[in-house]
Amino acid sequence: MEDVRRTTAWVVTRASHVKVDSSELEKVVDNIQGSIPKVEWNFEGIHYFDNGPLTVQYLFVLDALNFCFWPDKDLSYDHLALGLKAALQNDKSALDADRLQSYTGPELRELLKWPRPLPLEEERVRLLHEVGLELERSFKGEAANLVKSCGNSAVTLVALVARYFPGFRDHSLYKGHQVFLYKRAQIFAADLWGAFKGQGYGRFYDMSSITIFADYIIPAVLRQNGVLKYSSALSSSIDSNDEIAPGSEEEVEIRACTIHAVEKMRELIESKFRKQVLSVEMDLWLWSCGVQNPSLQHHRTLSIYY
Ligand SMILES: Nc1nc2c(c(CN[C@H]3C=C[C@H](O)[C@@H]3O)cn2[C@@H]2O[C@H](COP(=O)(O)O)[C@@H](O)[C@H]2O)c(=O)[nH]1
Repeated sequence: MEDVRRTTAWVVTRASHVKVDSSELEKVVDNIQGSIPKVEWNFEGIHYFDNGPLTVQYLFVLDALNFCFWPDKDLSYDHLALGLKAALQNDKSALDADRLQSYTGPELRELLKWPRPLPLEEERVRLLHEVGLELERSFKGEAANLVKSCGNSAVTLVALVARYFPGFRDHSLYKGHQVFLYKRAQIFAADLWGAFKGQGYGRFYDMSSITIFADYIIPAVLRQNGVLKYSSALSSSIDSNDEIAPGSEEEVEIRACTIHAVEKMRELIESKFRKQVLSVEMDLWLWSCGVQNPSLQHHRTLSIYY
């Protein structure tokens, strides 16, 4: 994930709408004395788990659709995780590669028991088809085979996912440069690691290479605790729920500064408190704080990436 670190750091040096406040960042690290509060993966108890390949299929489909819930104020990630879980419990073949290729929008809604069109529903259906088709063509229909082929490297897994599945190629152009963020591909590796507790399909020797997942919750948490500072124009846009265009300088700066700020926090914890932390652990902590605070104002971008 060197590309993610390098290119987001480059954005930070040129950013004009978002700044990382180093002294606030240091305060946050001091407040917790360098110890990240431990949050259990699946603390909400919403994910399917059977310790086998079907769990891998579930997590891959979940992360293929893990984006853009906010346009429907009643919808959240939990509905997706729970809906896919119930669908699998009801019918073990619901997420088979051939089935994934044939879902329509109304069928997906029915599967998730969601009473109205999902945000970006056509894209969700297209991505499901893409996942089903490519799993069938290259991995004998099973996401578990994709994971087996990464040689216990999370970095290789992210690279494979991005290579085979175009919908996971989360990147942007910023001032003419390509910036890599890879939120859903990285979260897939993290979800395997969390669900299988670092064993079996979740055993990776390089989890420390994964960065935080730049979604719309983590930036809101970092803004609230003062680590991210937004320009007054951007602040008022976000506070008045204006949409921020995907690929705009503002949007790329928000996501890149989020990744960079957490990398800096991690480095500070290591240098000041001599503790090793994973970005994934930082992510779980910050994300759980964010979703438990529904009054947090987050940026709104229509995107398939997060
Ligand atoms: N950075 C980061 N972003 C995450 C997740 C997760 C869920 N991960 C599961 C894995 C283990 C835990 O136990 C979680 O259950 C979802 N998201 C993002 O949040 C947003 C949804 O927000 P709301 O509309 O309020 O539901 C949306 O962009 C979604 O993509 C995460 O872990 N990290």
